[in-house]
Amino acid sequence: MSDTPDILRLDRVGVGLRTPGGTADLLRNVSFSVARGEIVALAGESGSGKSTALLAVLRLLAPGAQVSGSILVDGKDIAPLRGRELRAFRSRTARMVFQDPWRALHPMHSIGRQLTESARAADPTLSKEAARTLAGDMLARVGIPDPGTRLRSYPHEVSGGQLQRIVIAMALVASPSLLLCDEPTTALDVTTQAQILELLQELNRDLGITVVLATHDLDVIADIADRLVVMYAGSVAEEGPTGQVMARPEHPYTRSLLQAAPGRRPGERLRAIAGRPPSPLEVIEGCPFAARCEHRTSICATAPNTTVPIAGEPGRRSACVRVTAGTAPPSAERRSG
Ligand SMILES: Nc1ncnc2c1ncn2[C@@H]1O[C@H](COP(=O)(O)OP(=O)(O)OP(=O)(O)O)[C@@H](O)[C@H]1O
Repeated sequence: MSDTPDILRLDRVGVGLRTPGGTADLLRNVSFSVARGEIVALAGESGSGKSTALLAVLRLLAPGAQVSGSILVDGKDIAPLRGRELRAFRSRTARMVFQDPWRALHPMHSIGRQLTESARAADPTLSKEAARTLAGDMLARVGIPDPGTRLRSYPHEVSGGQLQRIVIAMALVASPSLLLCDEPTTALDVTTQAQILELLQELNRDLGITVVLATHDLDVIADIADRLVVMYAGSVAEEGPTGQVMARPEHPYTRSLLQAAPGRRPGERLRAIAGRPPSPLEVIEGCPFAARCEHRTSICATAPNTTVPIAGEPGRRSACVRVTAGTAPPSAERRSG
């Protein structure tokens, strides 16, 4: 993918929020990039910073959030965007699909109106008729039967799975370069979850749309994500091609996460990770996972909290200083440890 320009690049991004208890570090030194046309999954436990990373890309963080580092979308720094430019960026370039489709749609407005408005916000030169035609086409594209009738429906008349398809169509009418999905299937039943993931994969393949997907469920993304970015305590623990990371995790946290995932490794006993992740209010020195890591050594206390390439593993990076310093045994041996 090195010849494909990155559509998204986060470089040492920090997000701090002043709270009554002190400054909460929601993201700490987060760097990763997404190439055009990829499906990249952000995976990690609840509270690891996945949603914050997506919200930071759309500049939708809570008021007062302090963002450091840089976020480039299509090579452009999004920090200076204001007013009309920011609205255009959010309506055209990068669109978000949230967990709960009911909250994404206005209950009192017809589906047709909401899709048409979304299309015209992205392209104000579109006539109402053209926008409605586009809306119908997109409903058909995301697998909604009888789109003409659906355009006249209201959200409460539609099932959760259909509604999430409609929310995806609402993003697609804008022809965005980047689709950010925050746990898009968590609120849905298992069969519908699989269908929505299949749809995202189809849209990626057929329309070339880049998808960044946040999930705490590794089973969800195993089959569809090209690359995996594993997050822990607001930081990136490791990243790489999904199959490789899942088969040969190079960070002890990823290994624990995989061992804790039900059904991922048949026959392997389910092991909860001992301890709790640090709170965003904690000042972290060295590796954020060290306190829970059964392999920690003295170097972990001063490890820089950043991923570096893993020697001999193209496209893979790890923040584990034992891996990157070459003092850890190969991953196959560590897996049995
Ligand atoms: N507005 C806020 N004020 C204070 N803390 C916040 C705020 N938003 C998020 N946090 C904290 O920031 C951390 C990261 O949250 P975030 O929602 O990004 O994680 P996540 O990995 O997406 O988790 P989940 O899957 O539960 O959404 C959590 O500890 C959360 O409690």
